[in-house]
Amino acid sequence: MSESNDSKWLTLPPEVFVPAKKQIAPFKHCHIGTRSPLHAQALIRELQNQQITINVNGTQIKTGKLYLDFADVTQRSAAKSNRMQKQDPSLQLTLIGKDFDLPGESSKPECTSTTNDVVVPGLICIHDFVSEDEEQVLIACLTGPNAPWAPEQKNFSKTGAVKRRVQHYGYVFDYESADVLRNRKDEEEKTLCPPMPCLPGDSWTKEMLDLFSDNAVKEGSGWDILAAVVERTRQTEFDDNDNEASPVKKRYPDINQITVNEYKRGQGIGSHIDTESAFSDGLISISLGSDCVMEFKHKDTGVKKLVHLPPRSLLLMSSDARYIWNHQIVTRMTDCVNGKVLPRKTRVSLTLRTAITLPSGEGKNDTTPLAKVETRVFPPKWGKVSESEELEDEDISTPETEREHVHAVYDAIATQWHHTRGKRGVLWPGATKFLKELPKGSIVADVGCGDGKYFPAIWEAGSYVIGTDISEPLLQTSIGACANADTNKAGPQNRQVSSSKMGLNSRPAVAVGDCMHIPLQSKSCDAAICIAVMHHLSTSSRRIRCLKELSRVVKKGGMINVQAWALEQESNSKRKFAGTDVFVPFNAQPRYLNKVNANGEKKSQESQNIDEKCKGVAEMYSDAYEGAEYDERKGLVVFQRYCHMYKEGELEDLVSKIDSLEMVGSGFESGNHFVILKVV
Ligand SMILES: O=C(O)CCC(=O)C(=O)O
Ligand SMILES: [Fe+2]
Repeated sequence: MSESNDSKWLTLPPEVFVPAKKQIAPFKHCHIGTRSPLHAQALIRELQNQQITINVNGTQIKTGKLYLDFADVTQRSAAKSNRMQKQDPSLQLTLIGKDFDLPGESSKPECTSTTNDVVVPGLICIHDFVSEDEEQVLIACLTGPNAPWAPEQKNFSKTGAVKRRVQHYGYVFDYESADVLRNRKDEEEKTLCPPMPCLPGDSWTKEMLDLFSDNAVKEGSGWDILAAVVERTRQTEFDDNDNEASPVKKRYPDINQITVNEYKRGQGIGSHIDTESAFSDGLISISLGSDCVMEFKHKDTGVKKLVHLPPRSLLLMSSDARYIWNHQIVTRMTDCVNGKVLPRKTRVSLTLRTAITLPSGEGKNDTTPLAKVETRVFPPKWGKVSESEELEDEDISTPETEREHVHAVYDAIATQWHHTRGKRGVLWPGATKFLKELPKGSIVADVGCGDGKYFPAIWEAGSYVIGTDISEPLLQTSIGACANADTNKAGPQNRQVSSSKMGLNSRPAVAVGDCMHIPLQSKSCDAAICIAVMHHLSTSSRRIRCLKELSRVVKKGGMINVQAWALEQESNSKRKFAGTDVFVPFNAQPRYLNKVNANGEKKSQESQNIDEKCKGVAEMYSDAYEGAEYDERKGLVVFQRYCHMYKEGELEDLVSKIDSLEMVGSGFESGNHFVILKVV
């Protein structure tokens, strides 16, 4: 350790391992053991681009400038670490230092930002093939709750489970046989696969395509954009850089298969050449959401070339690049492009390929494309489409998406939610107007009342409230906060209730309940409100059921106000939704979070403290909640809330399906669509 770095090591004592046979300088790779991911992150911050001296078995070795990279323990390095950890089994190998150079020399991971400098014949990279707007909407739909993630059993390769999530369209790529499943009609579920998204007709000019895509962006219709991107790719004319003398351009009009890969930060794909008998020449990869570096390695000479793929770019691998160079995305958290360290984000890639018929005997080089199986019926589904639409309409069970991305999230964030919402008394004026116009003495059901932010307004209007919500922790905040907050004149205006209206109301009647089964008797209420609830319901059958339940609990002639988030936001709104079904992040401060262990159970303060020392907050929450991630830079836990954004007229359409409801009014306010209904 050099003198100047001593203090760093004192606070963050890593242990450095160099494979035994390489314990003489110079060495290129070495693993640094750290005790937690947070240590690893801190080490990267402290030591990136620094030179250090390492003590290897008593020998001091000075490194060149480090390029440090935080990586998951891969199977190989785990095995290696087991061998090396014999001296200290508690060590975790989480850091990989790359490109240790000769002492004094700086490390320059080779990477080119354009493929022009890379001599891999047949490789072409087109920047900005997809626009930023298209990218946003595409990602929202491809990673959103309606995307057809391939069932798990299809994601096993010979070497184990494929960690990244994948979707296939057109034909399934089976990782176990490394082949495309050609028999789409096979009754076996394995081959059933969503068709390729496509545009109607076959006379799309570039202008028409751009216009179509612009509209799809405005409508948040990611599936239409996917169809437009497929068509744009099929029409693209690529230079034949393999044959410079030839002015001939190459096109891939028969593309009939897409694989969507979702790489979380740190994930990659092993070195491979796509199965030659499965796909013809011309593999296309479109990158969304993140930069990444793809490594190409010549299968005979072992020569490596690193290619930077910026987000929104298209990469074509044809001829040599397709057949004699392996490609790979190394598992790591950052890439280094021309000396600049680029942290990886979640990357979604679209691999567009032409699946071919099986080479039959003689015709070994047969590259006849399989039939294009295309549809405009989206969102696409895996498996057999239910024969009875009606049956499907009746299914109101809670989908996994809502369980994980609505219910679990609100349970976890209840305290902070109340602090920043109900306590501040931010109410929609339309809803308070609705409440004021009800006859005095009305019993109002507040369905999905959350932290009870409308309770004071209901009392102040001279009515009584019964609140129901599926989140018990949220309901707890509604009870606990009412009595004092509402007599406290220092609080926000919307939370004040005149003493004449208080009475027993200082403790509201609340019940834990699902809006699919409101825990109230039929016709027991004079009116109901259901605010910011329906945008968390992920199927139309559940949305209809919610409206039916509202109409059931309200007496004939009673009024209902329903509000839900709108896809169309005002131009000055800080909210902009990329699609109709999206995840909306909620940044939670760890100090407010209801502490949990990995099974989602609450913990005692004492055991919690011990745990927190051993395990980062990040890990605790990502174990307990699907989809929660720790943002180390901001010190926040980011939850993803599922939301369905309503298009103009959509609420009205749902209401028209229910005979007992009459539309009295509708409109838009503060980013929400609302309807006023009368029970008839
Ligand atoms: O993610 C990428 O860009 C490449 C994916 C790939 O190589 C494959 O799916 O075969
Ligand atoms: Fe590939």
